[in-house]
Amino acid sequence: MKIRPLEIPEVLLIEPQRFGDERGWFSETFREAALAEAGFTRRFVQDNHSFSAPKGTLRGLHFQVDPNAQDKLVRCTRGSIVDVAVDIRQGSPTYGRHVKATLSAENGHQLLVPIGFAHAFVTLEPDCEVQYKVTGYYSKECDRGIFWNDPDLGIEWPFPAEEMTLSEKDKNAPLLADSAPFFVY
Ligand SMILES: Cc1cn([C@H]2C[C@H](O)[C@@H](COP(=O)(O)OP(=O)(O)O[C@H]3O[C@@H](C)C(=O)[C@@H](O)[C@H]3O)O2)c(=O)[nH]c1=O
Repeated sequence: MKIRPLEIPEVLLIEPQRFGDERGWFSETFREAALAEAGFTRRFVQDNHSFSAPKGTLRGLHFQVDPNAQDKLVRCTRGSIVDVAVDIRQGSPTYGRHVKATLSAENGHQLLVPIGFAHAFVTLEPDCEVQYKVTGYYSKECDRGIFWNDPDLGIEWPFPAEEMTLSEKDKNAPLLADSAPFFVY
């Protein structure tokens, strides 16, 4: 399992090893000790699984605030996605910046999106499944969003807005600049 920090070093890209043979392959998809060695020691308490039918489904930008803030360990188990993590920690040297990774059933890569980051993904093909572990329980009261196409964030999405499918909640999310600070660095 290869784990490396991305341009915003708190976000980790995990590349699990696959052992192939004539049957197919085997892979460890979560190894606590490997993450601990990379500096991540919080405990995952919930596993999530979503299915998105249309290509260009965008879910995000989402996060939960305390007391139910969440780290997320994200992977795509069917199809492929672009996964995005935005630093929203007030005072962080990388505040407002983001990193991206292509996660697919084929490459098996995972993204560790830590507390203090907003998370979104867009599906690159029809019928994508995304599975992720989180370190805090879901809480409707703690659930927050930032507008996916906030111009201050400058995220380049793979499709134009009219080709994306979003929830009503996500279409109407506030801009980062209009939101009170959620996390302090
Ligand atoms: C996220 C979540 C939702 N739900 C419920 C609430 C709602 O009725 C339904 C759909 O919720 P949402 O529209 O918020 O689902 P979705 O837009 O897929 O939300 C997810 O997006 C990605 C990008 C993330 O990072 C996740 O943390 C989560 O926010 O599922 C739970 O019961 N538990 C959960 O953990």
